[in-house]
Amino acid sequence: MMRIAVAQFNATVGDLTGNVERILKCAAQAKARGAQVLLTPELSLCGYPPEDLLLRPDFYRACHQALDDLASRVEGIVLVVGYPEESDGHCYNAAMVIENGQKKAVYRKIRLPNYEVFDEQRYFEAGSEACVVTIAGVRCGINICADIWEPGAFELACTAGAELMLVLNASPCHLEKHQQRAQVLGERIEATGVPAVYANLVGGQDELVFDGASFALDAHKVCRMRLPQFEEALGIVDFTAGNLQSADMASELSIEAEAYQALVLGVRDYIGKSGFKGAIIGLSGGIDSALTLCVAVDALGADKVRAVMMPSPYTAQMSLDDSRAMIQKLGVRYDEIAIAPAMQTYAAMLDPLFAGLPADTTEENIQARIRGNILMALSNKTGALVLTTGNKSEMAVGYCTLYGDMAGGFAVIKDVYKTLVYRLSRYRNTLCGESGPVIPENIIVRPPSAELKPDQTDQDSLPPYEVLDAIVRAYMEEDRSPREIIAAGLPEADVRRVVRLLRIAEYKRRQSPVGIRITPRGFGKDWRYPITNRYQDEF
Ligand SMILES: Nc1ncnc2c1ncn2[C@@H]1O[C@H](COP(=O)(O)OP(=O)(O)OC[C@H]2O[C@@H]([n+]3cccc(C(=O)O)c3)[C@H](O)[C@@H]2O)[C@@H](O)[C@H]1O
Ligand SMILES: Nc1ncnc2c1ncn2[C@@H]1O[C@H](COP(=O)(O)OP(=O)(O)OP(=O)(O)O)[C@@H](O)[C@H]1O
Ligand SMILES: NC(=O)CC[C@H](N)C(=O)O
Repeated sequence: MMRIAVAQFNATVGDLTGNVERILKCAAQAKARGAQVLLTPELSLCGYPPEDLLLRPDFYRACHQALDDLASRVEGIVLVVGYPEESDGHCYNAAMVIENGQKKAVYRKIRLPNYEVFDEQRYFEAGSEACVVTIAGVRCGINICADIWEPGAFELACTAGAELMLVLNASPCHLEKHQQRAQVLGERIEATGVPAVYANLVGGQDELVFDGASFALDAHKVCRMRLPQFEEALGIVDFTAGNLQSADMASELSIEAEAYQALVLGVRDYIGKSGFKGAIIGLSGGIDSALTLCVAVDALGADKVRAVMMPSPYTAQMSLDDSRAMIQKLGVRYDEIAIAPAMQTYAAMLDPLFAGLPADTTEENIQARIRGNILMALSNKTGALVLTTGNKSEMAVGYCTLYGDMAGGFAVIKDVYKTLVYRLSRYRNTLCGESGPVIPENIIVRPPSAELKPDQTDQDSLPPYEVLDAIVRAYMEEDRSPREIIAAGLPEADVRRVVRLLRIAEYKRRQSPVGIRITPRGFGKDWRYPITNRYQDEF
């Protein structure tokens, strides 16, 4: 029998010393539980993705030093560790097998992903050889992440004699991605009859959230181990006579729980790993800032979060009441700062220049910019980061103000459609138990409004959110043309309007803060449209 420990841990990009200590801690725990081998995630030594750090020769030197340090300190267990390898000017995404302080074998990733959020061909050359290494009498093949997503590398190792595959991964989550991972790994197992253990990274890194959910599939594709999502864990799986066994079987999350926990971990790690003292949120009495506030409190604790309500003459009393009710439940610091004096001052200053011109979105945007200014001043003074509250539906159609409500450091729900914002708000309220819902029902049921002019609602200028979200998803995530979207049954006038707005808002999105990706395509690294663009869509 061979006992394998799976280290699903939260590496920080560039924190080589910290990551070495984290791996050594996992190795000590694994040894204590009788494991002969510890499998870590892809590039676990340096964190993933290191992006253009990988263009620096000194980064490779530091990684190699950290690897030597790790190798000299780990004992009594075989370690499989992911690291960036430089050899005679050639760079690889590699995994090293270390036994008794010695480098026993190296595997170089064969399939380098260059799609979605991945740019590995910018940095690495592809390996070409299988790596099969005998550990505790078992012939183990090594693969790294994208290797398993197509036929080739997995089968190569099996042909070279592997009877068990160890797979190192840095697979960021989008909703239900773990099912896709099990599907593709299942295809490799179907073709070879060789079982596999899959170790995934956990933690937030800029726009990406790695969800862990490491797992093992036996030779019949039956899941024998599943670790939880969004938390560190050390899994133990035994390999005996071709079979896998484990007591670690985490239950699966609902879509709402998965999305919510991804947001919480994304915020916690962005703020924590970047060293901010806390978070500041403009609380409007609307659902977007209400949900963002809940996420921030769950990520950081109420003592690290403050909410600021900045009423204008257009703010409904209900917005103030709902904001106050909410913060009483959450226990965060709360301040109210009326912005009417600043609005009047701006109006007086601009009056000579605007004389004779009608009021329009200019005045509305000034309100949003006054609020953005106040929040940024609080950030400067306190060292806390401003979290912005725009959702994916709004980011798609540019329904947000540059340097106004877009001012801030991290966009928590940037990849959450408005329809999902509602579901997540209801979901968060179900977690409240006897104390009753945190987000007042009124916030959930009232029609969304920017409250930038009298009696304004979002639906005055946009189609219903169900329709808007369906159009955006089809155009933006699925690359459907407007003609195809209309043929699928969505109203032509809405499709024309939404696609036009989506196209002209590119400049705005390019200036928006980075934010958490939870769908197969977010407005981040995997959306790179030209801003200056005369392409005519197919209608
Ligand atoms: N191609 C381009 N490249 C670079 N910059 C470009 C540009 N096109 C315009 N611009 C600049 O951008 C400006 C227009 O953008 P911006 O100033 O943001 O203003 P704009 O998009 O005109 O107005 C903001 C919109 O967002 C809505 N809003 C605001 C706040 C909150 C909410 C909400 O419910 O959450 C909704 C509001 O009702 C309005 O429809 C132009 O005046 C110009 O300076
Ligand atoms: N009165 C206000 N006090 C504090 N912040 C505000 C206020 N009004 C707007 N904001 C900030 O600007 C963001 C955009 O608000 P707005 O009401 O225009 O649109 P929204 O997308 O409907 O958001 P929400 O659902 O949170 O109201 C809010 O989420 C909030 O962070
Ligand atoms: N790091 C990788 O190679 C990731 C590739 C793969 N498609 C995934 O998302 O899991």
